[in-house]
Amino acid sequence: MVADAPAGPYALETSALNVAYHGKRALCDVSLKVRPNSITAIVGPSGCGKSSFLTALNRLDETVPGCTVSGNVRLFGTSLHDHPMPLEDLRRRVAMIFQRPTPFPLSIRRNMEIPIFEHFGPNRAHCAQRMESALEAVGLLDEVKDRLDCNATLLSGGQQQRLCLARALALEPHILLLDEPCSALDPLATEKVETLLKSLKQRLSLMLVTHNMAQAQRLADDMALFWVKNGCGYVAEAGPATALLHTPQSAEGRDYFSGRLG
Ligand SMILES: Nc1ncnc2c1ncn2[C@@H]1O[C@H](COP(=O)(O)OP(=O)(O)OP(=O)(O)O)[C@@H](O)[C@H]1O
Repeated sequence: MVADAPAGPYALETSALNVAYHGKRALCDVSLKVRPNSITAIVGPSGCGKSSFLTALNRLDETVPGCTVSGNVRLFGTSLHDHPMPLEDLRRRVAMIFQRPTPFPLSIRRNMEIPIFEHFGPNRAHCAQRMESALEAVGLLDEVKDRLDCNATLLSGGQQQRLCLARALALEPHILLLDEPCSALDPLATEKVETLLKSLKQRLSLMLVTHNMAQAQRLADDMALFWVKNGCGYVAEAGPATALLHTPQSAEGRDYFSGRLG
């Protein structure tokens, strides 16, 4: 856990979270708890609201036309409803990584410098140190140290995704939201990212949306199975990953994990 993460029983907790698009509910009453220093896999069939859930957690929904969110989110015990924090502060603490890598079409160095300067001020020595340690953490430093001024879009897909992870990590997030982060990567790049995600548990909590059950099994400590009924997504079952995978208690879990539905 990072130094300025306040102590609390859960890294993140949602209560009765609802998401609607143009007044039509897409996600209903999601109450979930995420343990510190854990990986929680969010799984479920297409359209059950997994991405909508993640975007509600760092208020990315505010950029989506017609999207409304209600309910509460607690970050290390502090209610974001009762104690709203500036958006940029929230996004630093609750960072998000997408399916397709999203480097800025600028140099590798600028990709790292822009957010670091923005959050910590324009101190070049501090920035260089922070950039180096984040690139090192994602195993990219040796691969890019001689071409920091090359355009980031020239990196391979896997390297771009690790650069995006380094860019987020440089700001010391407490929670990392990952929306199918490996689905655009080949198996070798996927293995590198998975190894990295496992190692990141020492410093933060991760929430990973994945359709890949083998990946969920490899990475997840906890799991939440989302489902959809009458157009509204909900949590069918949540708990330790091994319990859900091997002895699901819900009808949805039995159908999904046996491969019969979803
Ligand atoms: N911007 C939007 N406008 C209107 N409806 C939306 C929007 N985004 C998502 N939805 C609807 O909300 C529901 C949940 O979508 P969401 O993308 O969160 O599901 P998902 O579980 O992440 O799906 P997938 O696994 O296919 O990515 C779907 O019915 C979807 O059509």
